[in-house]
Amino acid sequence: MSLSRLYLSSFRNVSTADLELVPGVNLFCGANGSGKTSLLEAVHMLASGRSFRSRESRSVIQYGCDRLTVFGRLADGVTLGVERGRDGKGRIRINQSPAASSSQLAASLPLQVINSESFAALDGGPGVRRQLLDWTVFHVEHRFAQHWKSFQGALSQRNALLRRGKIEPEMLRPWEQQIIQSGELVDELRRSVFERLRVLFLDRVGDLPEEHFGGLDVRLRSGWKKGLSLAQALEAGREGDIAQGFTRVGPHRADLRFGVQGQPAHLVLSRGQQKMLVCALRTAMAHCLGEGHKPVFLIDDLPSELDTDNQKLFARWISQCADQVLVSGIEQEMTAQAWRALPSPWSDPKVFHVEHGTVSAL
Ligand SMILES: Nc1ncnc2c1ncn2[C@@H]1O[C@H](COP(=O)(O)OP(=O)(O)OP(=O)(O)O)[C@@H](O)[C@H]1O
Repeated sequence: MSLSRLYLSSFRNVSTADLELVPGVNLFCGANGSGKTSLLEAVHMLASGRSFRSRESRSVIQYGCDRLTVFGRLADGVTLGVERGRDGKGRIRINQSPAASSSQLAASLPLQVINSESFAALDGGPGVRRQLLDWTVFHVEHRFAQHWKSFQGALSQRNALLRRGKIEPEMLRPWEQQIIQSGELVDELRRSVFERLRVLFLDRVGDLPEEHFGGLDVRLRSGWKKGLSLAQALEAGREGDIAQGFTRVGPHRADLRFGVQGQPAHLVLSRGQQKMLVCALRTAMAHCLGEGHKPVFLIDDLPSELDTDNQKLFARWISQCADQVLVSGIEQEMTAQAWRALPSPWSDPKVFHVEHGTVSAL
């Protein structure tokens, strides 16, 4: 999967840009505040309907403008379009027809992002890691979205009843049936994808120095006590749930745990080592999608935190699991050097210079 054209207007400091992108590496270079990250952010909006920096699309719309537009054409000819207005209204189009939901964008343009927020995969809450796993499951197992939606629907009904307090357990039962049925399926799909993801992830970790990463492992926690079925866990927790007013067990509490020598990875690894671990995870996730569905990578400021060898290793991992990467960096040569030793087309980046929101291909 790759983007051949990216058009944006009124997107932060970029008034308009119309770019021909290449498979392989697209480098966006320029000074602080020139608009490099905004270009990556626009691609993210194209693939998800939202920004990776702000929940509020109003802050992304250029000052003094009413709406932003992002349009993209994929290499296979599919077109995607997103519009967001200051009035909160928006439009999503795929092949010029209105799309029902932003998940259709995600299915058309799978995306992986590496930026300063990426450390949250290790030091953030479980929700961040669940999202990463679910991104993979969503793209690999097409039944997942439907089971997850059904689970979430039943969960929010059960929680609404629990919040009311003073309820009879009988009132919860119909929603519990649905929670159990779809929740077990969600867990099953997550487990099967996780097994493959773990192998691919540890494969990459094997490229990292044994002395620091030798004892590393990742485990999936289902969100309820090991050895119990979801039905048994719900039963055991019902009284406590009624007292607390929410459902405390289930796949909505699942987590991935990264450990090194029995310690949480983020408490023992350096910043650069943590970043490489996240890169290993994200390239392993990309690998799970397989040929024909490879994601596009967005890397905001590749050189930050990584030494030259690690930048090269990450570039190699990407070349093995993606068709295209959009990379930002302040200095052109520093950002380009990681790709030079790779085979074509990776060795020959297309460079764009970004200055005060104006983008020009060099
Ligand atoms: N809604 C907006 N309208 C106009 N300009 C905006 C808006 N939001 C942010 N900006 C400006 O747009 C620019 C966005 O810069 P961006 O974050 O893309 O820079 P960058 O090139 O990635 O910089 P850095 O190297 O510092 O990360 C900044 O100069 C910012 O002040």
